[in-house]
Amino acid sequence: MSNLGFDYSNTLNFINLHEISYLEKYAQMSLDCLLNKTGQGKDFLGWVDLPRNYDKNELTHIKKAADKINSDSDAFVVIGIGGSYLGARAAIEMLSHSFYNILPKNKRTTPEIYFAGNSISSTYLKELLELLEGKDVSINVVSKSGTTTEPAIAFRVFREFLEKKYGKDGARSRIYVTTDKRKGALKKLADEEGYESFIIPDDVGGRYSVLTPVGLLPIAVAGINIDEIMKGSYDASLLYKKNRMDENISMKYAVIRNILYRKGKTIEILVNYEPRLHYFSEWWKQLYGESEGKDHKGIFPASVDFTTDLHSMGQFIQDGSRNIFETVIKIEKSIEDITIYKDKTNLDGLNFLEGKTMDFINKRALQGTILAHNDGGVPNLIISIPEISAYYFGYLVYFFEMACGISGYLNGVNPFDQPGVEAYKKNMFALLGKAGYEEEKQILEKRLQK
Ligand SMILES: O=P(O)(O)OC[C@H]1O[C@H](O)[C@H](O)[C@@H](O)[C@@H]1O
Repeated sequence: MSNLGFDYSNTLNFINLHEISYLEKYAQMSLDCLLNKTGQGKDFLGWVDLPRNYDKNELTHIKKAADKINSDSDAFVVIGIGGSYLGARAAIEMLSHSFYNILPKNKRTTPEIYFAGNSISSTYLKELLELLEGKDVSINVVSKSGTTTEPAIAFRVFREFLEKKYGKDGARSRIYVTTDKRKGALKKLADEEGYESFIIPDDVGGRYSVLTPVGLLPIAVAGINIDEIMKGSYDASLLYKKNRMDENISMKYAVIRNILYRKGKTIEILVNYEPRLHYFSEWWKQLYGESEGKDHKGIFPASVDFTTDLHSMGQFIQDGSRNIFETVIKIEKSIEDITIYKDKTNLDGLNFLEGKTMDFINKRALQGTILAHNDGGVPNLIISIPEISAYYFGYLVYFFEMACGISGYLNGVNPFDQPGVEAYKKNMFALLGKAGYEEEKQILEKRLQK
């Protein structure tokens, strides 16, 4: 199968070819640290070999659970936040019908899928519960640490909802837990209540966990072929362990974005031209943001959906502060297409598009935008996949994960920790009066009174 394309020609008016080759040996060292587990964060490199070494029994377990959920549920709620939800959502939105949840029954054989526990909005949760009235529901609570507040709150609410509806035993058969093998409040709860559980490997951090049960169970429930996803990631893993930059585009992508960063391009915008890629960008933002943004450095990862956002953010990208570069995900062939017909009156003036397909027009928009943004001082990278499929989802995931690890090492950070995330949690717990935070509470309350 043909694989990913990488076109960096629209960066060459900003960087020199020798800059790329100067960084090759540092990128090779970074790759080596990932493959041989010798760099910072080396205890969280389980994702590197995952496509080759994943637990086959766990995959069978996932498929079995997905079959059961399909047979007894109208709706499936995935409770998780950050890396415990974005990968699943990215895959489901990218690979399913755009209107999946509201398709009529004869067009969809799998349950409606909703996400909860990714905010602390009571309105969102209340309205979701309202929507689920009268439906048969199963839930999957996902948390590696098993202690994250947002999903823990949502799980408490959903447990009550299910237990009221089905009784304690009935609810038990509809609750699926994905968490750590040993530790965390969720693990304890799952063991005590006897919930069906899936394990997140110790050495795979949240944002690198989409190819574990974290992502794979919800994705399988949506009817997506998870073997194909693993196959795509497997093929990518063979390619992106290659040590030469001319054979390894994930290494090249990492190098070029680092060169651009060092020239003041501190914001990378991931661009798509298909609405179903919106959550893929959200997944990518967590991957890169949490991996690279530390020690007061890093590229800020942003995203836009084009052409939608050309009508809102386009002005800034074309003409605002010149600290941006774009990485465009191009889909060579769209899933569906529509041909523009000739209209006798031509009142809308669109007859010049007669006989052209919408995908063709979309591609022209892509090309025109890249050139315009380039003229405006925005370097552009293009990553292309032949089509949207489970295989290429797995492929892209691995491509970006590998590039992220290399890129983090190139910039001298540990791409596998996220110490900065704790600051808000500490403050929130203190303000809520959690035991052990008494002193912080006093300090913060005083600051709030000012
Ligand atoms: O899976 P969990 O332990 O609940 O974590 C969910 C998310 O929350 C955190 O605060 C981390 O910053 C993320 O990296 C993580 O993906």
